[in-house]
This record gives sequence, C-alpha cells and structure tokens, in this order.
Amino acid sequence: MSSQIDAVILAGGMARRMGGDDKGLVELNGEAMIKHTIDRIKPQVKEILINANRNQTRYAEFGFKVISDEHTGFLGPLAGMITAMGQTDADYLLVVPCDCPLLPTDLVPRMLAAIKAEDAEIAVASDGEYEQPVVLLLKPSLRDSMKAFLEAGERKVDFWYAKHHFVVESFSDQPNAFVNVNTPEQKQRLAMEITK
Ligand SMILES: Nc1nc2c(ncn2[C@@H]2O[C@H](COP(=O)(O)OP(=O)(O)OP(=O)(O)O)[C@@H](O)[C@H]2O)c(=O)[nH]1
Ligand SMILES: [Mg+2]
Repeated sequence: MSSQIDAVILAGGMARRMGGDDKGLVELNGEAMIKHTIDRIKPQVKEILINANRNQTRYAEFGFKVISDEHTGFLGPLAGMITAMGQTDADYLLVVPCDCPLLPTDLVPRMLAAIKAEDAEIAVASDGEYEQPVVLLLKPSLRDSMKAFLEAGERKVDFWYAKHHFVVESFSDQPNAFVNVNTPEQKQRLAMEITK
C-alpha cells in the first residue's frame, strides 16, 4: 500500500524582515506568496494544512484547514510542526515554508524514496550545499520528541532532527528550488527573474 502524505505550509512567523507584512500573503507576480507554494505542493500530497498565527480568515480563502500554534508566543517553526503533527493521520508529514515559491515538483517522491532506502525517520532537503531545516518529510509519531525539545527551551530545527535517524536528499539538479523570500528586495528580485 502506498504511503499517505499530508503537508503543512508554515506561515506562522512574524516576518520581521518583510517589514511585518504577513509573508505568506504578500503579493508575488499577482498572487499571494503562499499560493505559489500551494501550487507546487498540492499535486504531491493528500491534504494541506496552513499554519498561521494571524490573518487566519484570509488564509482560509485558499480552501485548506488553517491551524494556529498550540504553543503561543511565536516560538519558531517547531511550534507549527508540532501543531500539524497532532492534526494529521498521514504516514508522513511534509513540512515546507510559505516563502519558497519555487519548491521542487518532485519533492515528495524523492524525500520519501530517501527515507525508505535508509529506513530513516526524517528526510531533510538540501540545495546541494546547505540543508533546508524547514523542508522536511517526517513521521508524525515524532511529535512527542519535538514537543519535549521545544518545551526544554530549544528552538533550532536542525539540532532536533540531529537526534534522530535522518537522511539528506540533495536537489542540486534544481539550483533555484529553495529560493527563499525574506525581504521586499528579495521579492522584487524574484518577481523580475520569474517574468524574464
Ligand atoms: N508556526 C510558526 N512558524 C514560524 C514561527 N517563526 C517562523 N516560522 C515559520 O518558519 C519559516 C522560517 O522562518 P523565517 O523565514 O525566519 O520567517 P519569519 O520568522 O516569519 O521571518 P523573520 O521575522 O524575518 O525571521 C517560515 O515559514 C515562518 O513562517 C513561529 O513562531 N511559529
Ligand atoms: Mg525568523
């Protein structure tokens, strides 16, 4: 039987570098940033959860369930993952950020194959050089481990997965796949690239 995969799109941060504008909702080439991410991910998973801590009504307009961090206080991406892991019955949860509009269209099959080949618990994407700590495929049963880690005051996703059996899947064949839009300047630059 094939594995069921759900996804959470993380849009729960404060987006300080974007000047406080909600990063998932800023417009990139006529569409909300998160819509680009949704379009990349939707064909690859069963259900999508959108993790947001403000503008929840606006996020709901994309047609997916919106979930807010169960640990309040903007504790970082782990808080969004923990919440999503508690709300899925899938075999694996794909975690992606809302601000990577060019994610690979073959992200899930490659991450899943990497996990299965090594009987690992987690796959982490890499651009060939750097690991992408918020682009993960993981087993929802890891929730208790992640929750304990967060509640011990830890915040770094890569420190958490280092405690588990993880594999790195490289997407060096797709140099722009993890282009990350954190500032208005980066958004401008990407908009010009896309329309070229
Ligand atoms: N649920 C949740 N997600 C978060 C939180 N902080 C960051 N994220 C998400 O984690 C991903 C990576 O974080 P950043 O790129 O630093 O985003 P950010 O923290 O909103 O932006 P900055 O304030 O500029 O650092 C983004 O998809 C964020 O939405 C948080 O407190 N809760
Ligand atoms: Mg941040």
